[in-house]
Amino acid sequence: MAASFLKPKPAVHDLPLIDIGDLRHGDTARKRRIASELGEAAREIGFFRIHHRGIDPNLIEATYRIAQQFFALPDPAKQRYYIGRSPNHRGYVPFTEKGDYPDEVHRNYEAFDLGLDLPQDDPDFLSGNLVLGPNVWPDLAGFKETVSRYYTEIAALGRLVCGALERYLGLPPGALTDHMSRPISQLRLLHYVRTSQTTDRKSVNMGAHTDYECLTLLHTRNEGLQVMTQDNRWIDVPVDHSAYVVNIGDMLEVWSNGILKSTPHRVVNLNPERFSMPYFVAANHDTLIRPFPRLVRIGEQPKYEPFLAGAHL
Ligand SMILES: O=C(O)CCC(=O)C(=O)O
Ligand SMILES: [Fe+2]
Repeated sequence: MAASFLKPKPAVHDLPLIDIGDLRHGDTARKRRIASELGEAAREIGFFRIHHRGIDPNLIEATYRIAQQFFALPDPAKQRYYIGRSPNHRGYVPFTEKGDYPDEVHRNYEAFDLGLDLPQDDPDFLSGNLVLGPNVWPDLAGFKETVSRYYTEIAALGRLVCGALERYLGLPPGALTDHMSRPISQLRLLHYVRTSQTTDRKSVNMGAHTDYECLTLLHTRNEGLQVMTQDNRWIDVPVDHSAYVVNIGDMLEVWSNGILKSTPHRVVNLNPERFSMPYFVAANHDTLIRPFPRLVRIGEQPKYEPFLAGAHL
């Protein structure tokens, strides 16, 4: 039996940084090479970084700025947009919201969640599919315009990376992305705080978890994100404003029959304030996520039970 300690240990500098610039316009050989780099990183670690050529850094900055303005509002103003009143998980998540993860010793973040912005009279929304439908928009000049623009850009980047992973997995074009026409993908604006009284350096601000969706494209301006290695060590993800941190989520692990790995991560924030913006690339609400038959070896059973993409909402 191969001893697990003989496996190479991913270290900080081992989180690959992949330039996906040619994924849109490069020739086929170049696109194939990038897809293979992304796929190998997704298979071995489940975490990698990409240079986000294509998204205007000013737009990223403007999105942080407007998020910061929102989080700086007095509590009663933010509570007007409380997510608990939204039928489709949109709006403000206060500091007091109960955390899902057991090791969240000092859960001290607030968030604003939004998704595909469909009108009130959208037929799916009207017929009771409450996950679809309109966003909650704060009454804050520039918020809707800026954040909508960012959502559109990041959603396109998500599709691009998914398309490359289709290629890596040897699936026909559209095998994943055709199930993302009205996805339940969410953008989360996150604001962590740490008071000077919090001296416990071990405090975990967002507990260990895997992401539920296909993949996550995260931009952050502050350190704090940690990834678990195969030998159960936490390593820090470096901060690089020109890069997105990408990780595979549970949906894609199942869809790929375990070839791509959904890896645990957590946030230990040591700064007075920390901002990040994960975008969770998901499938459509009604997509049945089950291992693609061509990714199951002949004579073997699929490694996962099927589930509906929208089931956990
Ligand atoms: O804030 C971060 O860096 C990570 C956030 C995260 O993992 C999540 O929201 O699922
Ligand atoms: Fe996460």
